[in-house]
Amino acid sequence: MKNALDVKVGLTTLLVFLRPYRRQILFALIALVVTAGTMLSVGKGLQYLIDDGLTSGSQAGLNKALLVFMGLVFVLGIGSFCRFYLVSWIGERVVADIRQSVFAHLLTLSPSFFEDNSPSEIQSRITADTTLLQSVIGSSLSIALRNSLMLVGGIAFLLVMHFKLTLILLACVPVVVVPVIFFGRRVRRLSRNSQDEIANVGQYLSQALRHIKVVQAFSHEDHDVQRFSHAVDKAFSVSVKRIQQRSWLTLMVILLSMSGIGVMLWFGGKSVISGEISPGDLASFLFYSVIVAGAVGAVSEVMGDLQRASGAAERIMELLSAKSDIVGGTLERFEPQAEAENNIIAFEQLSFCYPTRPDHAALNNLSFSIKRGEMVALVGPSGAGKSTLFELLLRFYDPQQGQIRLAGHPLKDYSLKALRKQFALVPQETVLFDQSVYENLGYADRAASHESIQQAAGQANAHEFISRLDKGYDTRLGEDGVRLSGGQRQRIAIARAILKDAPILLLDEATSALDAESESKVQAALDPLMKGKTSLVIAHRLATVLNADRIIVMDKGHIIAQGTHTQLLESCELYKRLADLQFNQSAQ
Ligand SMILES: Nc1ncnc2c1ncn2[C@@H]1O[C@H](COP(=O)(O)OP(=O)(O)OP(=O)(O)O)[C@@H](O)[C@H]1O
Repeated sequence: MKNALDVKVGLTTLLVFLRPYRRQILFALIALVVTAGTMLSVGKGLQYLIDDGLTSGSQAGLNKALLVFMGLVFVLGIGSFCRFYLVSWIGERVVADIRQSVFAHLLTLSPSFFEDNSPSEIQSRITADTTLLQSVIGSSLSIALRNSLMLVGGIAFLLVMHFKLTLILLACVPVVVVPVIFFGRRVRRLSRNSQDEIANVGQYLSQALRHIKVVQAFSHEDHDVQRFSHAVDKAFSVSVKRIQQRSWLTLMVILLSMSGIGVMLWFGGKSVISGEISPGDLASFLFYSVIVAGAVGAVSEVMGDLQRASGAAERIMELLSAKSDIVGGTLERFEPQAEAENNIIAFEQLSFCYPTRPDHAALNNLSFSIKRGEMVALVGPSGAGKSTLFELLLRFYDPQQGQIRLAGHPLKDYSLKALRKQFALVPQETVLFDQSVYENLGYADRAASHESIQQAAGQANAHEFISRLDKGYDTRLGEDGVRLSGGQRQRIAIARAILKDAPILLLDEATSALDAESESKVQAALDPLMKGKTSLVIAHRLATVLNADRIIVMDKGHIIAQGTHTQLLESCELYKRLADLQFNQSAQ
């Protein structure tokens, strides 16, 4: 029952994607029917060739028979060409469409979706499942249809030709086909296993090579070589099993099919000798028998594929129908309400737990507001909930209680694009893409010219080191930006934020990876940038936020104090402790 349901769901998904290509599908079906029909006529042509050409001894008959035969072959060739081209085209096109829509849809889902569903699993789903669908739409489906047609047509021809022989044949078919299917399935299962093993080997290899420095620093080479050999040997032994089954399969196919043909020849030969049928009849009978047996084999082989593909389609459907729990509103413009002129951001009795940790409050009944143009620093021990505030501002998550207002409107009223346009974020971990520096900086503003990108880099004190790279701004930064130091990466992130030119800056430990000299330069660049803008700065190092308009001290999701540095030294024990630790340490 479940299978029937799965197949239905899977096929419905496929139909949605197939619908735009109705015309191509129609032509493919025509080509399919024509080729199946022609293939079936070839048997009749064969009978004609033997009886009218060969056994009757007539040269003219032979010529005519050959002409008919060649005509059929020609139609078969052209039909097969069209069928193959169209069916494969549809397979590739539909899978390309599926990949595009799944990717586009995934990018709209909230981060919490990816906490419940691991990105690497989703990635393998998209690649493996779509590849499976491609092979099914682009071949298995057409094999199933063509062979079903040939099966029905072949049996019909056989029954008309010789009822008794057909019954013998139909009794023989399972004897030949069942063992072949049995071994065929085993071979397929084992080749899947062996692919998995090879994937494991590949994963192992790429991990070791990616982290070569760690491997060598810990002198781990011998151990890794041993583990790799183990993985390779495992892949080998799975392959050997597959080869064994494949060899058995070949033996079975030859033994059983040839014996089957032998039995048919014996019965058929008896009928020819008794004059019951002509030699041409026997030849075409054999031809149809082979077609029927082949069709049974082909259909049963691809049935497994179809079922697997339906599972794959269902999983893709699941991804496509996943709903984001973060839905944007309709407000497209950032319009400060008159009464909210001064409070650009207001956190109102905010309580929040991350979806993966529903029992742990990252923020607890927290309220404060920020004035336009104000620089507010957030300080507090690790895990206090500082970065969480940024995540809520950007609506990666929604609070369970309370709300945040931006220029007087609840965040939920803004469209997600309009909302996120108001913030320029410098995250704790700078994410770089394996693209040029231009592309990495331009991430903040796709329309930015090279000049404005360079200008932003200059302001972030990054121009100098970028110019010294092999190809300057055209240098690719490598996967994860491995070619840059921590401080350099951070300056790229700051340049990005400068380029975005949003009214509110969110700096999460923006200068933490910089040496004292770079830090003062970046700070010098940040200061004029922050002028006239509202900024919310998370800092572990208090020295960087001494000039903030207000410092908010957080601990365990609460605000425990706020004020200026001097006020807090007086009023807040935790702040005083943090300050003592840092300033005394730096004084030493
Ligand atoms: N994605 C997440 N899923 C579950 N829990 C999280 C997640 N991110 C953070 N937390 C938890 O929420 C709490 C607040 O974390 P947050 O990152 O906001 O702290 P923080 O004050 O910014 O700390 P740090 O200064 O170390 O960055 C911590 O207890 C943390 O373990």
